[in-house]
Amino acid sequence: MIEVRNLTKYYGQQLAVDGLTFDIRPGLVTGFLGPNGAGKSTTLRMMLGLDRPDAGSVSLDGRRYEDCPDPLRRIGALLDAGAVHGGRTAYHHLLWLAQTNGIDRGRVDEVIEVVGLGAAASRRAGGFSLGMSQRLGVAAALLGDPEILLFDEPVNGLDPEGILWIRNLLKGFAEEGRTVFVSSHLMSEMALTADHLIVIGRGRLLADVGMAEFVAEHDSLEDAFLQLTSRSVEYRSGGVES
Ligand SMILES: Nc1ncnc2c1ncn2[C@@H]1O[C@H](COP(=O)(O)OP(=O)(O)OP(=O)(O)O)[C@@H](O)[C@H]1O
Repeated sequence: MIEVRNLTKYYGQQLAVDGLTFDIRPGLVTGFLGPNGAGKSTTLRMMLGLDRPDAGSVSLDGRRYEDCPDPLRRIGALLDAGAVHGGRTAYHHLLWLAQTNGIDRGRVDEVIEVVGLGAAASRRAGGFSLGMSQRLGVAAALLGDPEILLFDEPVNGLDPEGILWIRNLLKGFAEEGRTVFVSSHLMSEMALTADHLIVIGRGRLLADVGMAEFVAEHDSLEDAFLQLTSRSVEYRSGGVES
C-alpha cells in the first residue's frame, strides 16, 4: 500500500506537483496517467526519496522510503532503463546491485530467468536494444522481491511484442498481490493494463477511479482523458475517497 498525502513540489517558482493525495492498493495495477509535464516523474521520484517534497509525504507500507532499512526489498522501480553502466554485462550489473544490497547471488540468476535475458546475460548492457534494456531494468526492480513496484513509462519506445510482455508482467505482479504503480501518457495503454486509474494534470489530481467504472462512464476514453486534462476542475469518482 502506498499512501500519498498532500504531496507538493516546486521547481523554483514552478509548481510541478500540487497537493496530491491518493492511495495505491495492493493486488491491482494502478495506472498513473497524465499528459507530458503533468508531474508523473516528479511524483515517482519523491516516492523513491530521489526528490524532496516541499510539503506532504509518501508512505510505503507505513514507512517513508528514507526510513526503510532495506529499500530494495520493499520497493522496486524502473525509472530510466538507460541508467546502467554500459561496459558491464547484464549479469554483473545485477550482481553489483545485489551485492551492495545484501541480496543473494542466486537471486540474480532467478530474475534473469524471469525477464528472459538468459541468453544475453553475459553481454555488455551498452549494446542492448531498448527492449532488452527494459528487461534488464525490470530484473533490477525485482532483485529484492519487493511488494511494491513502480514503473515510469515502461512501454515507451517498445515494439508490440515488448509492450505485450510488459503488460502481462505487470498484471502477473498484481495477481501475486503486489502493489503495482505504472505511469503513462497513453490512455489506450492504461485501458488495457490498469485496474485503477489516477489521472493528474498540471500537478493536480483529476481522477481517482476504477478502470471498469471509467470505461462504463465514457464512450470514448481518449476524449474523456482529453476533456479531463483540459479542465482544471477536480474529478472524483463516486464513492472513491481521495
Ligand atoms: N529538474 C527539474 N527542474 C526544473 N523543472 C522541472 C524539473 N523536473 C521536472 N520539471 C518540470 O516539472 C513539471 C513536471 O515534470 P515531470 O517530468 O514530473 O512530468 P511528467 O508528467 O513525468 O512528464 P513527461 O511525461 O513529459 O515525462 C514540468 O513542467 C517540468 O518541466
